[in-house]
Amino acid sequence: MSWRSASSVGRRLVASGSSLAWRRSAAGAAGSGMGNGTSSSVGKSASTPVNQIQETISNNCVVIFSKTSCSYCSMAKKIFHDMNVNYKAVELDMLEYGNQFQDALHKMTGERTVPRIFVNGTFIGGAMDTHRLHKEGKLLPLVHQCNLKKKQEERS
Ligand SMILES: N[C@@H](CCC(=O)N[C@@H](CS)C(=O)NCC(=O)O)C(=O)O
Ligand code: FES
Repeated sequence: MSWRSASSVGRRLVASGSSLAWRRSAAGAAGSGMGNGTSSSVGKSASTPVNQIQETISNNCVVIFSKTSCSYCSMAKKIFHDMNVNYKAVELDMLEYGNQFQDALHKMTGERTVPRIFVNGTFIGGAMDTHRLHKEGKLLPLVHQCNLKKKQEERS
């Protein structure tokens, strides 16, 4: 595969206005060099993993459930990075309850693998699916649709 390593990937961060019980970790972000560093769950949220995932995907146009060590995840991030699209990366290997989140993702998407990628609140697949959508020219329209929706919401 021609995709490069994560070092150049996803330096732009999405807004951190999420109400998740996940703390942003500066060390995580710097260490991984991959988009948002999300670290341990503080475990204070009464919300279930499924609910927290749902909240995250409705608050962010692009969410990549990822692991810092995973090259497939880096590939997926690079697609969005190269399109100049902000994404939120949730690094499951940095979360105390990452396994539970992976179980929840399994329930929601039918697979437990990473990456699990959501655009505009909808599951679009893993790295290969995302790559395919991009090649077919279908990925950016999905993102634009979401950005437009967000802008309209802000105005109302
Ligand atoms: N075809 C899938 C491959 C996904 C996959 O095999 N992911 C591996 C890591 S590369 C995985 O999640 N393994 C189990 C785990 O890490 O929990 C895609 O394009 O995303
Ligand atoms: S590429 Fe090996 S863990 Fe994803």
